[in-house]
Amino acid sequence: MAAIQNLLEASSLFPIPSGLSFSYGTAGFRSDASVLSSTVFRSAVVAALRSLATGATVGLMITASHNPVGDNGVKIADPDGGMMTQRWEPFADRVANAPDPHSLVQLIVQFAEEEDIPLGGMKSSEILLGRDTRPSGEALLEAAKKGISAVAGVVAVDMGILTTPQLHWMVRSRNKGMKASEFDYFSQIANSFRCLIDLVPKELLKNKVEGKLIVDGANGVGGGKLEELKVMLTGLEIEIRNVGRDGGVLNEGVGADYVQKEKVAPSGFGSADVGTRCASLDGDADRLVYFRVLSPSSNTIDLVDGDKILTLFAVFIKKQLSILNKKENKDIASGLSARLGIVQTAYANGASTDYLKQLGLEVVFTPTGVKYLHKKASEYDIGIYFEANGHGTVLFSEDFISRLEAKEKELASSCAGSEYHNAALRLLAVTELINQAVGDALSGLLLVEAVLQYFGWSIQRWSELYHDLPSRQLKVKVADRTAVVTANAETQVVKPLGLQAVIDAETVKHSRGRCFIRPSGTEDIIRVYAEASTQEAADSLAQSVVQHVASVLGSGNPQK
Ligand SMILES: CC(=O)N[C@H]1[C@@H](OP(=O)(O)O)O[C@H](CO)[C@@H](O)[C@@H]1O
Ligand SMILES: [Mg+2]
Repeated sequence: MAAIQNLLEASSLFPIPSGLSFSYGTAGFRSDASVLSSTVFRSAVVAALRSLATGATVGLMITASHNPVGDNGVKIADPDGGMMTQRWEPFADRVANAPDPHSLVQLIVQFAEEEDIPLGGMKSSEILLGRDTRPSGEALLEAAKKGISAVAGVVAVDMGILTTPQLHWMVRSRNKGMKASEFDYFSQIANSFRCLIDLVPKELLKNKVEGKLIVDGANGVGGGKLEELKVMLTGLEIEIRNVGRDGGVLNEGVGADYVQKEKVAPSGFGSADVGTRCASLDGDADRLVYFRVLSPSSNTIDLVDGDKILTLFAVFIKKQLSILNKKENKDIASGLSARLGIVQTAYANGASTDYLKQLGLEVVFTPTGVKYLHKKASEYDIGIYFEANGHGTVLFSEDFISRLEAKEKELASSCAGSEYHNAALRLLAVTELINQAVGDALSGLLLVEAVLQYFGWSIQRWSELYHDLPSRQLKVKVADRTAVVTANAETQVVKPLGLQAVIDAETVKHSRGRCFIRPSGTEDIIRVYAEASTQEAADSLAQSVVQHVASVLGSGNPQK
């Protein structure tokens, strides 16, 4: 059959490097860019099969996010704009590791039969391709195009250099039959931002948030995209640094991952910025953290991380819901019920969880990895999820959006311009602004800015919502990280037996102590996280658990 012959011939142009094995982890395949062309070619074949299987547009993004510039990676976006279904991950692994074209094609034919995927070109579909600014991206994109054209009936649409969330947004929009170009993306978020700014209560305008925002673009794709978006924005002054020109290297001493892990200002920020509201994007602009430089003589910062962004969004949304549901609201027959859920991982600072619970919010935990958080958040009318490292978004159920739209119409006719009507309009604007497919640093940044203006809060006021408990995160190299098995959203060690009891015994020695370990999904290490009422106690708790882990699982030196 011609389709099989095509696949065989095309895949023989991309032999797999010997001695390496690839795994579709939390963030797709990632590796040194020089060994990735077969993986990208084959991932494109998987994406093509996925689009034939679903009869919908699928996305393929070439990026290695916050990893060094010499790395690259590839991940697939499902028709709803989220990550590729976990059910297909083992197949993607087998495809990436098939030793030769014949076994690859055999694997594909068998899978296509099992999943009832038509291979002969009877059906047609499209894949949207995107890549970040990595120099290796161009050649890898060509490999992806070859992979797509090797599958009959599927066409590649090259969307150019994009942030990861832009590509996910486009896939989602395309499948909903909505406009899906980059201009549409920028227009939608710029318009909904303007709408939120126009709805800032007049009496609060006197508290106008002072000064500009300075953004660190990680020398990646996000800085340039923000420059394009900036010209469409009103009501916000932004200065963008580390846009990748002037010799800056992607993710080197810059970016959200660096700022959050090292808790220092990125390169290009210094004494002149003390006190100013600053934000940092990661290399593909799906993570966002804020910070404030504390002193002219050092690069220490007050870090405003994903937990605090989540908290800010939660406080704002809760406020709008409570306005809509005010008892004395005579203008409407009934309020607007909403199940609001907050989703965190065990890495969320305990002070954030306490604060959110004190507000009466429902907080649930999932394992690390946005695919878990996203899924959980989608079970609510409004689900807000964030990893401490700054990846997260706010999801609205279709049912809630249609009830909200109906409520807005009702209020527009009974009491247009009232606080109730404005609260409904604000929530509607948030559903348009915040990316419904994945965490998105650009749309997240605009929502943070709109909410700060709404409350009239400086970054310092925001940061003081609660005080983070001191924490310490360490890594331990062990012989086999899969020896650690966890339960309860990774907070309890089930295997090796007895290790949890040792961790508990260490933890109770410290006031407000909390500690857990888990195998990393992206590195060959065990991560140890500890929290306590003082930095010394958090450090000492983490250190002692590292020692126990090393002695139980084989030696290794703690690494920061
Ligand atoms: C502690 C930490 O930050 N872990 C990160 C990291 O996963 P690990 O499984 O911990 O290596 O990379 C993931 C993908 O980017 C991200 O989702 C996650 O939050
Ligand atoms: Mg990223």
